[in-house]
Amino acid sequence: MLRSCTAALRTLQALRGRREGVSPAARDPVLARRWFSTEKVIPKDHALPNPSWSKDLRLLFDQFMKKCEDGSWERLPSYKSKYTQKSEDFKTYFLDSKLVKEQLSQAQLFTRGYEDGLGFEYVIFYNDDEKRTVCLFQGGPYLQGVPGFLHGGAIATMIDAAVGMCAAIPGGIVMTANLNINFKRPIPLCSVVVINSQLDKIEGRKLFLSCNVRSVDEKILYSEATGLFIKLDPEKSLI
Ligand SMILES: CCCCCCCCCC(=O)SCCNC(=O)CCNC(=O)[C@H](O)C(C)(C)COP(=O)(O)OP(=O)(O)OC[C@H]1O[C@@H](n2cnc3c(N)ncnc32)[C@H](O)[C@@H]1OP(=O)(O)O
Repeated sequence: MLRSCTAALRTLQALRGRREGVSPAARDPVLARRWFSTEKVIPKDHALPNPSWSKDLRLLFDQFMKKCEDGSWERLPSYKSKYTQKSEDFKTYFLDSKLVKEQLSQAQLFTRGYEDGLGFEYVIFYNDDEKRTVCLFQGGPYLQGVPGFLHGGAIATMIDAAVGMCAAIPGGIVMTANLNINFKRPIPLCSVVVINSQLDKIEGRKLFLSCNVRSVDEKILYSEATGLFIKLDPEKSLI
């Protein structure tokens, strides 16, 4: 509490300095160190348990972490915003540099935009031999559609992200060209579901994938989907 108050006060002072025409960093040595430091800030990996995770989600997470021990499965880390080589390549090839500077500094991953437990809580595991992913997903109260159940758009978002990762690992920089979802049963809010994605075939730049969303005990099939992802062509601009 004290730390967050101190941080808020520091930001306020820095902003006041900006209004008075003095650089905030010049007025605040702590800010200056943070802004100009060459030290790497370690971004938070959100694909790890936090107190909002239910018992079901933790149990499944532990089971998959066990499967990772022999190297057949891999947990994929997940960040709100992170400059990876892939995102650098994306900007270099496909975006106008002015747009990058002005608009992307605030950008963050849509599925990581909520406080812990309120939105998308998930972790994705990847099996390279089988070219498939398993996403463990707990949809929080801010994702409500029909009362008590997840919004279809939230389900589609999570399917897109899970299937997208299954395509992006072998495919590189890909975008969703087509996503076809059958919603078969409503998903209760705050429950845990398992999203299984499979790479079925690659034809040139096209990656074809399929997906199903099931309950933890596998008895309920909530949704089925197919997706077409296209590996982007560096010769073509997106805008
Ligand atoms: C960091 C990793 C993160 C991974 C997670 C990401 C998850 C989230 C992913 C997304 O949500 S992406 C956002 C939603 N998608 C978009 O906004 C994409 C909008 N569409 C486009 O920008 C272009 O249509 C696209 C880049 C997908 C393809 O344009 P291209 O000019 O590169 O491809 P082109 O039109 O030449 O088509 C290439 C092939 O794909 C086929 N194709 C393209 N779109 C298709 C389509 N919609 N349906 C069927 N086939 C399609 C096309 O016929 C052709 O087939 P052939 O090679 O056999 O001739």
